[in-house]
Amino acid sequence: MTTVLSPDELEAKLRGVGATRYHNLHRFHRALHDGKLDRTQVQAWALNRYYYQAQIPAKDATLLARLPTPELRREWRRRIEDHDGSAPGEGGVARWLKLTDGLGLSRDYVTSLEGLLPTTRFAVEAYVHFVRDRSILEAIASSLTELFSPTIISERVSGMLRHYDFVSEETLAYFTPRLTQAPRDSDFALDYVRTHATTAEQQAAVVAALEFKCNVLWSMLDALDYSYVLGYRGPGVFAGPETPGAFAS
Ligand SMILES: O=C(O)c1cc(C(=O)O)c2c(n1)C(=O)C(=O)c1cc(C(=O)O)[nH]c1-2
Repeated sequence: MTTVLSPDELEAKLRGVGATRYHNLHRFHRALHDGKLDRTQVQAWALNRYYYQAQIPAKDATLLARLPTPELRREWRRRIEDHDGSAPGEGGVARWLKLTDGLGLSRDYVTSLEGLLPTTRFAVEAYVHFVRDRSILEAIASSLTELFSPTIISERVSGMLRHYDFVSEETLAYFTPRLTQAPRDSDFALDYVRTHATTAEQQAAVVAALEFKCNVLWSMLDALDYSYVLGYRGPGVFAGPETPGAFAS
């Protein structure tokens, strides 16, 4: 017989998923933060991660359309504003492009998605489709990786500034607002999940949703590691200095 967990037990289980599966544990992130990567490898990370950032407001918009109350829609609308801003040049996606600018990549090349790894595209699309197709509870639970992101962001910013002379505080400015936005967003999502996942089936579904999302993030790093650290790069993807059109002149 499956037992129903208390809200605290459910939260502990969700935090356990983060402790064992979040992408801070991936060896590519450890290499990134410890200064073990070269400029091309850091560029490949920022270029591929751009697609994740760019699709986050699209996934939030698919959920927004299904939310039943003004309170929930207001909460989710704010996430879209955080990413898209309210004017050109504002918001998280624009700030991510400052990071790719700072690494010398051409904006046209980054936003064309031409050099993206196929796995990045599949993983990000899987996340958008999951949020579109699953229950509201599972969709909200899948955002709970953000419970664990402030720690990795702090490690990343201090590690990258210490180790890479081609990275500056200004180019990493994307991450500063995330340190307050992510806890605010994940507190709301956690409270929603604690309140609404009341049956054993719902609780199993929210844990599975968080595991799924950890797999999305993990597989993106697997692909970067395979292609740019182990060197098994497939055709057509970003190939460092010899990539036509990849660099700002
Ligand atoms: O830097 C990171 O490691 C990291 C992780 C995550 C995450 O855990 O999904 C997000 C972000 N950053 C982020 O910047 C962001 O805007 C974001 C939105 C979401 C989401 O699922 O809605 N996750 C994340």
